[in-house]
Amino acid sequence: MNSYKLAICQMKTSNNKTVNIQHAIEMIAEASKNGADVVALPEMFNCPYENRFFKEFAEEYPGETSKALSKIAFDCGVYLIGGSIPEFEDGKIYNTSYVFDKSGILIGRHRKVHLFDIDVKDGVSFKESDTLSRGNDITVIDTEYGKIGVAICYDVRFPELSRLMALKGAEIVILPAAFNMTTGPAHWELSIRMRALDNQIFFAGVSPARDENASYISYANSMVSDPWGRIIGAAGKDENIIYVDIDRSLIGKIRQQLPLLNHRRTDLYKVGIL
Ligand SMILES: O=C(O)CCC(=O)C(=O)O
Repeated sequence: MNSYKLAICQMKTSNNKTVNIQHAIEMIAEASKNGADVVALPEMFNCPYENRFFKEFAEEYPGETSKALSKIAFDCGVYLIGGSIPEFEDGKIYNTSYVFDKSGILIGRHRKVHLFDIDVKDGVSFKESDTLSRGNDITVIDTEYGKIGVAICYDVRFPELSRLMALKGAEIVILPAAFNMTTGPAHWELSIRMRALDNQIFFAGVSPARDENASYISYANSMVSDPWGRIIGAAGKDENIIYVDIDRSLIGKIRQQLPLLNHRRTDLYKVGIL
């Protein structure tokens, strides 16, 4: 398939896990009705983004949330990048994204590899490592629409990770995320467009809708960049679904004209394991 329709669900989250799951299911069903082939949810879509909730909302695989995601992927016949949820395993909690194919089979699982431990003067402070453990895998998943890389939020800030996904063949990176009102306006769009541009891939950031009453306010502004660094879909701050047509042939065309990956000086420097 040379092109496909990607739906980005910029959903509102609440303090009620069951309500959040049901709401995600409704948005996925709506996206599918509108022709989406691949649907993506935001980071921690079943849980408020706060350390004290991660433990309470965490679940093992398979659990309430992952079962519901698998079923709706099957019912709608879509690939589903299931945002992320707090996942419990062997006494640890991870920030985990499950990916299901059109039959509802789990085909990938990304555990956030860079934990968000920051303290910005007069701005945002957060320490995920108070509750979460980090994953150790680079996640690139085979689909009928080509390889899809998955990373989570703060992972976008580490260019080596996106580069490694691109070198492993990812044509798009989907990033469930929840930037905030300090770093969002400063760095969100810039990061998405740069990771797209420096790897000449599509890059999609998927955020929760903004809730001014939440203790951690999401910047929202889900958006998708094409491999030229152009924004081809943007959601603003409120709850909505945006749709973008991903024309995979654009990657080859741009890389032919501007062969950045071929021009790397791998005799001078190397990135990671490739
Ligand atoms: O990198 C940032 O500024 C935001 C990261 C974040 O909110 C997260 O990793 O959950």
